[in-house]
Amino acid sequence: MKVTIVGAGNVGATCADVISYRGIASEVVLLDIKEGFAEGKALDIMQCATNTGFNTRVTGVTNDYSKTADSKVVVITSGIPRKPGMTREELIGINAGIVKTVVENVLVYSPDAIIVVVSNPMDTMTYLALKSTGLPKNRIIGMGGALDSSRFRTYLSMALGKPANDISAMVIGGHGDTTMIPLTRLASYNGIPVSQFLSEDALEKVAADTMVGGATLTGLLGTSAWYAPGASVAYLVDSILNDQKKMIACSVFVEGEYEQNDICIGVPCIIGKNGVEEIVEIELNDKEKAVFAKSAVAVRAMNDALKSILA
Ligand SMILES: NC(=O)c1ccc[n+]([C@@H]2O[C@H](COP(=O)([O-])OP(=O)(O)OC[C@H]3O[C@@H](n4cnc5c(N)ncnc54)[C@H](O)[C@@H]3O)[C@@H](O)[C@H]2O)c1
Ligand SMILES: O=C(O)C[C@H](O)C(=O)O
Repeated sequence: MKVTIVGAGNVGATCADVISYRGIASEVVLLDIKEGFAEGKALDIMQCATNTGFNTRVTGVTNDYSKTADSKVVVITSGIPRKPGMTREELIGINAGIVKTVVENVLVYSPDAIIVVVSNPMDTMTYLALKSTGLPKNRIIGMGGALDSSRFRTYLSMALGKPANDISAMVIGGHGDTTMIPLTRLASYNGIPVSQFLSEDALEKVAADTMVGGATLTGLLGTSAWYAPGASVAYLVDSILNDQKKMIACSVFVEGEYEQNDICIGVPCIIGKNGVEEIVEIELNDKEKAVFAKSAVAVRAMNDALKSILA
């Protein structure tokens, strides 16, 4: 099955790399506006095939959407990343125009595609993609929660001194430094609540580190992260293409779920061949409900900035 990734930069190319070496798709097309850039990234990835043993065909194109025709999934990573000291929200001015144009172009050649939005501010860009195209809500998925949850599990594993794959934990809410919600109460080490092993202070530190996980990496790298983001997108694409029905926190359009309406925000979703197949409503306690409501207010406020673009 064919996957297109728009934006062959750090995240897009990493995602193509993971999708190919894990054999998730039979074909990956990378598209970028920078002349020759996607072609170069695709060729470099293809030259790994004999060493890592994959058979996925990876090609690159410069802004030629006809080559993306009939993609089952299209991932949008085009746009600028933040620099140290910036918030994701500050990217809206440039990225909104890019995302809107890209989604329109993609749908000309792949009218049935499931769209995975990565560009930041991701919840706002997901809402923009949904509202500007009128696509059914199951086909527009924002990737953020998969990444934030993997960071949460990593920080928990470091605090516990145990492998991350033995830890189950999820982050919901907005994909922002102050809007994401690590669900500490529900996190477990092989089914045992992590609160049995870690103090309240230690758990608070893990949650705080998770929330600024992207900012920490941006400070260290000078631009935002790409290995875990690319791998998180590939994980999501795998669940769609191979109909795995994994539960993944994704930014999706809510209509009453978690007492919210008319925003895209991170909630646990069952992801399969139809995209978002179900939103899972977990029972939050009063404190978690209040934090979710606050996160939703911030996410909704960002959507207001789109009004002129959507008009
Ligand atoms: N949702 C998440 O969890 C998450 C994680 C990491 C990064 N991001 C976001 O993803 C985006 C990309 O990050 P990156 O590190 O890969 O940046 P990058 O600068 O390395 O790559 C972006 C690429 O997009 C291309 N591009 C720009 N406009 C385009 C257009 N109109 N059509 C096609 N391609 C175009 C650029 O030429 C560039 O190659 C940023 O907005 C970043 O904030 C989101
Ligand atoms: O932090 C960023 O700006 C990029 C991305 O959203 C991330 O969480 O890594």
